[in-house]
Amino acid sequence: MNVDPAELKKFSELAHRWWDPNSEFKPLHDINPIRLEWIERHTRLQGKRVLDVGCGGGLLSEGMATFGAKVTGIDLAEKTLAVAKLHLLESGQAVDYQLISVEAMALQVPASFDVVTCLEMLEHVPNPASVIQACTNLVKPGGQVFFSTLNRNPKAWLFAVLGAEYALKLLPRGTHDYNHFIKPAELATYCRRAGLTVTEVVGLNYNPFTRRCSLTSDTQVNYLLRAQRND
Ligand SMILES: C[S@@+](CC[C@H](N)C(=O)[O-])C[C@H]1O[C@@H](n2cnc3c(N)ncnc32)[C@H](O)[C@@H]1O
Repeated sequence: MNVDPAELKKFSELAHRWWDPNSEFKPLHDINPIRLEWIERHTRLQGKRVLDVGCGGGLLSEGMATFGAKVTGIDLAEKTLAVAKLHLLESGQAVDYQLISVEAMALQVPASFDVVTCLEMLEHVPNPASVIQACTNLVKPGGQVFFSTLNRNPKAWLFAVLGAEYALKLLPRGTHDYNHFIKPAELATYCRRAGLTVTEVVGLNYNPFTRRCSLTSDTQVNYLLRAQRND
């Protein structure tokens, strides 16, 4: 299976802290509104069938549900999914959470979603191209797929590894493996090979001191990519 057990263990051990906005998941809480708005702007989520791949504790899944989407969230970290399900009791939102790999789901229910999101997940799997292919197979022809990940260059290493994990201690050490970071051109190539047309690549600027973030043309550290499945 396309999974790194050490990665799942890492996320499972921290699962109980997922919804604490001042925990190791603070950066995800801080960037969630802007990425959610970006997805909403390009899809109009109301009534759409959406799959959130590597959904974790459900920050994005629940956010999309508040916009009226019918969301399915999948992840392979069991404890994380348990936290996601538990949080629904508190929020009153409805999300269908499932413990299944994206590749297995693509075999079961191909071409069934209007929108597929896969944010901050590709850099945690051994074979990102396989995830991208499965996401493509799961979205309907003409539907949109959204990815986000970390670029691979010295600046990204400085900010995402040295800065975030060692200097600021925003994230636990070992959260990110630099070798798994993906250059935008590589991600675009994976997308094209899978049968997607890339429609936008945009940078995400995050200031951990002010906790502010914005979309930017600078894709050197965090970036988002939007693509449409070819008919
Ligand atoms: C950094 S978190 C991102 C969570 C969520 N997508 C977000 O952006 O708020 C990465 C997530 O990917 C999940 N993950 C890692 N490898 C996976 C795999 N092979 N299949 C499904 N999920 C995986 C982890 O369990 C974790 O929940």
